[in-house]
Amino acid sequence: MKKKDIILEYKLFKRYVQHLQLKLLQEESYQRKSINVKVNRNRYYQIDIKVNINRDNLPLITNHYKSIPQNIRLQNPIPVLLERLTPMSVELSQCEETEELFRIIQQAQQESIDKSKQLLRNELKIFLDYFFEKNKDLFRSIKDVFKFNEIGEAFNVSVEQIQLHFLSKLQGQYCMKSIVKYQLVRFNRYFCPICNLYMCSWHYSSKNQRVFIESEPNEEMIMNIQSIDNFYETDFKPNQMNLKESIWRYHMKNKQEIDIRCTKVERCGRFNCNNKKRLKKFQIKSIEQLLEFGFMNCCFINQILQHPIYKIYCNQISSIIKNYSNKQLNHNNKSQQNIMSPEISDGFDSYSQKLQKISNYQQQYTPCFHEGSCKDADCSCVMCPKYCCCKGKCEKKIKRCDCKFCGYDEKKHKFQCPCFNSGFECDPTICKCTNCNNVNLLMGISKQLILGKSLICNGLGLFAAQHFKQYDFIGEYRGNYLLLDEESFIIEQCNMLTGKHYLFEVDDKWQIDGTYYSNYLRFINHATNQSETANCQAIILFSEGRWRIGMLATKEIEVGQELYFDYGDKFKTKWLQEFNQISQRYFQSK
Ligand SMILES: C[S@@+](CC[C@H](N)C(=O)[O-])C[C@H]1O[C@@H](n2cnc3c(N)ncnc32)[C@H](O)[C@@H]1O
Repeated sequence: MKKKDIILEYKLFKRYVQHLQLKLLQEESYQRKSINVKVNRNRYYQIDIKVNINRDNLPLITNHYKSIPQNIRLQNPIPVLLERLTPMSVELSQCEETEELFRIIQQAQQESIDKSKQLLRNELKIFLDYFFEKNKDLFRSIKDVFKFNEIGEAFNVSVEQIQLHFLSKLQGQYCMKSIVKYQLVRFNRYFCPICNLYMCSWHYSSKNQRVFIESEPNEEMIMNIQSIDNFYETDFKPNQMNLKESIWRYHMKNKQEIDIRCTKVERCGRFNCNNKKRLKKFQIKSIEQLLEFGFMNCCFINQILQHPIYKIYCNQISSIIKNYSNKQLNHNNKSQQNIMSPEISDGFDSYSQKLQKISNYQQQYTPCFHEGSCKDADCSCVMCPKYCCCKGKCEKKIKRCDCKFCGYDEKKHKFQCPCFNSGFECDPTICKCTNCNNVNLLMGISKQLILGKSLICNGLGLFAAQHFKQYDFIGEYRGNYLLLDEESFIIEQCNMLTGKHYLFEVDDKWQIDGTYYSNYLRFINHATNQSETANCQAIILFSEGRWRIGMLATKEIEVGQELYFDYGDKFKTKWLQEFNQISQRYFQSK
């Protein structure tokens, strides 16, 4: 028999097999069927065709060749999927090869590839499974996975379809990465990206809060995952203080809602579903993290962990809540009791009073969280620090440094670090600098200082207890953040009584008040820069989500020398002259 005939016969046989496969698929209940095909013409062919269900509940056909023509062998050891891609992909062996034969084979291959592509359009998922399985080592990062325009073009499917499919298929770290990012987007809708506080109006204006708490996720979000590069990553754990506050706010805010929606954890009006599917490990871990927070409401947890592919239902969450160790539950219940009934536990303000108070405060910096890119949304940020949740490539995103040394370059007489020069402390989570001297506020660095009687005025003053080099960082001027409003006016009035003022203006809107909560640096007295007595300088740097004040030595300072910095024109005119007169009068009258 000629080789040409063998190939043609095999081609016929394949067509027959395909016909049978199609028949099987068309049957309504194709689940786990198998047929045995025997063809005996010039040669004897035997094949078992089995239909199984794959992970996505799709029919997966496997052909088990019991007799493969002697001189025809399949190119790939994974026959099933290769077959689907190139059913006629055959190789000749032990045969005489002629040009004509090659032409026929190539033609047959091309035809079968075209046919396969046609088939694959309908069975994209199976192909993608195979493709992913084969190439998964190549997918180093989630971004690489999304470079599948070529597949899209070849198979006439949208890239989104492929993305969605891969997202459901991604395993291990790739999968976790995308899921964690997705959850963080949701998490940031409810919790402040700076302080992790539920409904934080200190960092997020109440307008933002309402918008983002009410809006539900849409399919678009999942498609945008790869573009959300820069938002703040947190391990979901707030500090203890914020945790208590969060739970309290959450329960106060959602009291009514909880009553309506989830009176018992196992019953839920909104996500009522009897899905018995087991959750994935990372889902369970995320639920447990939220339980640790103290959020026992399955609807709430559900809202945070919702995912278009990794579906999660209240009944699944509730079963985990039930299994959550009794010890944990008791602990959380106890803390919730305290938080839930502030009226009984102490003299807390009522919720509305408290919220009112909070909404009177504004942070100097509010992370942006708007729809669309910063450019499109006309975002008000001058620059977007890492806490901003900008989508896509943000032109305003703060660029971080990769200096070899961040600090004062004594040879060039200037600060080299671009972060410092643009008013930012380096952020070790983003900057790539090696020897960083621009993280003093973050590290809480403070030189050794002594409080003593001032040499310049009647009150106290601050003295060096160690030798300072020029441009050494002395410490942070700490205090409460105040808006230049009524409250700072009242503090000013109080200060007038003593004649001592501890308000430090950060900008035309904000002050840091060292009257009540502060450190030794509030005792540094004033001296003008012109008088050359001043040996320190205040610098305002953005660090950890807010503008903070640091103090630098502008000269070498010996042990025992008093520290002075220039309070600025306002102090000289308004504070020193006018206010000191008033205070003097006040004390004289006593
Ligand atoms: C931030 S406090 C400094 C510590 C203050 N000396 C104390 O005993 O608490 C600022 C106040 O110190 C006083 N003060 C600071 N520098 C002064 C100066 N050069 N001359 C007079 N009084 C000064 C003023 O009363 C001012 O309101």
